[in-house]
Amino acid sequence: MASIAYFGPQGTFSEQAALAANRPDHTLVPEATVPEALAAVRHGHADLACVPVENSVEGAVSATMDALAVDEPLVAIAEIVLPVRFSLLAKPGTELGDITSVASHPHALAQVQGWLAKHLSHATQLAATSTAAAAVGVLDGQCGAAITAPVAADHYDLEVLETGIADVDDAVTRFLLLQRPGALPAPTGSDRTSIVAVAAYQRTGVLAEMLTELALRGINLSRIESRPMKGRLGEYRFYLDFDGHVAEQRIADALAALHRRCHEVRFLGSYPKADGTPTLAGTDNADADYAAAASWVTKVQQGRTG
Ligand SMILES: O=C(O)C(=O)Cc1ccccc1
Repeated sequence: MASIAYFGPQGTFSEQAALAANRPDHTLVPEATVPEALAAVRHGHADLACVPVENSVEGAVSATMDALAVDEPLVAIAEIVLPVRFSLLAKPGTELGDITSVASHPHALAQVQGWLAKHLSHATQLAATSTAAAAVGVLDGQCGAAITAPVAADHYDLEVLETGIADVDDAVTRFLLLQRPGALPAPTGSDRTSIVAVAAYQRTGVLAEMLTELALRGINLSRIESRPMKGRLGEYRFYLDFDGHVAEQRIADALAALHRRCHEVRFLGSYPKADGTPTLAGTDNADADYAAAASWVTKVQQGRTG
């Protein structure tokens, strides 16, 4: 049976996202880390991977960003945006005052700092590989409490001491469903394209050049991130998300231009946007405009300009 490797163990937000991806024909397989979930797909042990990519409070999930830029390419076929609500879990019978350490994924800890300062200021904060791994840590006696997705309480023999403890009530996390390169999802009119680009080192204005290639074609940039290349300082990868599908001419054209200008461009997929908002394409950038312009150039080249 086809499978989805998710950032586990059971009870993570990533598992919730994999369930929300609504692929009942796929079994869900937990992996301990984001790189391991991606490796399962790269090595053919799973068909899809579901991993977090960004959070509206804490920003990029760097483990995912870094792992997508190296090794065998993977492409996103869907994005899932989930509201993130946090619960505090501990062994049955624990009182808030008994807790001397609290563990979670760093993104979760960062989003409950206000609540912790008010209610558990004396507790040591410990980073766990995932929210559900922190719950396992409580069962194993490594920490007194865990901050998890509410659903983790269904998987582990722990008690919910508090719930709804996030500092920002309507925070959301965006997840990607990734596969090995293959057939792309069909364009829907509400699509996003993701790439990673590496520009020439210390070339003046190179980022402005890259963004201009998008702007001139009426392409709406929805996200830009940079991550260090890990070697010399000042060398970065740029992650760009923009409206549109590579099957559309203005997107294909922009990708070709970026490929000319950059050392390396990695395509991370064209997939439907979770919010379903129609692609903004500006004026004069529809496929029909490109086709009309290309046929005029062909005529010019053939000496048929009249
Ligand atoms: O640890 C998890 O449950 C994850 O899936 C990563 C994560 C952590 C915090 C907020 C959203 C996703």
